[in-house]
Amino acid sequence: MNIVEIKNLSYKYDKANVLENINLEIKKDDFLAIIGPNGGGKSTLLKLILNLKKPQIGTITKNLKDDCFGYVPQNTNLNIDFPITALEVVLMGHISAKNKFFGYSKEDISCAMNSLEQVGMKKYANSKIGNLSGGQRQRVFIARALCSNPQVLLLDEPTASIDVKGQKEVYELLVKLNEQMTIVVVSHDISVLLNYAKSVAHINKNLVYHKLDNVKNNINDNEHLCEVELLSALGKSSCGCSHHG
Ligand SMILES: Nc1ncnc2c1ncn2[C@@H]1O[C@H](COP(=O)(O)OP(=O)(O)OP(=O)(O)O)[C@@H](O)[C@H]1O
Repeated sequence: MNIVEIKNLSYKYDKANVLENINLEIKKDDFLAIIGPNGGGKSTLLKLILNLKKPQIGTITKNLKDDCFGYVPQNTNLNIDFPITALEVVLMGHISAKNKFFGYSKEDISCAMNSLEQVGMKKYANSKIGNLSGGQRQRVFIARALCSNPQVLLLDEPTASIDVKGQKEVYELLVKLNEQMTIVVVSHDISVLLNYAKSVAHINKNLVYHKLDNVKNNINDNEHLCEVELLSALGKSSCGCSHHG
């Protein structure tokens, strides 16, 4: 089943298209990595999928309601010096309409604790968010997105500025969550993604989609690939992006 079907989508902020004639089907249970150079249009595509922006040309058809999509944004805009606990951060994603003006219900709290448990952070529920490592903090933000029981989880650069160990933990968590939900992740960590994603969409104004099974078979586990090498392994020789070494 296709969860999202994007047809002939183009989008511009000013004069030039940042996305041009995009076609993409996101299948249920996929773990899709969206990669590409800075300014290539990755975040814009995510926002279009999430209805935060409207397509100007083309269509996006979703076969699930909007509240089935969970979102972990790139910049959480949370001041980590603010004395708020992990549990409180998760609860911020979980204000039930009924109790909006009267704090959180017991159900909200127990649901938030379940989300923290899902990401392996239950024992840190009462820790101040500023005292957690980058990877732990990101797992708390993922827990916040899990509060609404999403069937699809979209994450924008979830491992930016996290150390290697923390990145691995976040990706391993996403693989676990992928047993229950579809994962769409925007990332620059190409070689890391190869170990976790099932498919990849490379965006640089245009989009090229690849399933990763064939590629993985041709690459050693320890081989480090930059973007150009990966795209070459995927069978796409010219990509117009720079080699970062
Ligand atoms: N609100 C906006 N107004 C005008 N231009 C914008 C706006 N948001 C993004 N852009 C431009 O659109 C292009 C695509 O931006 P987008 O953030 O989607 O790229 P990206 O691939 O996510 O980049 P990065 O990897 O740096 O996060 C960029 O040239 C960016 O400067």
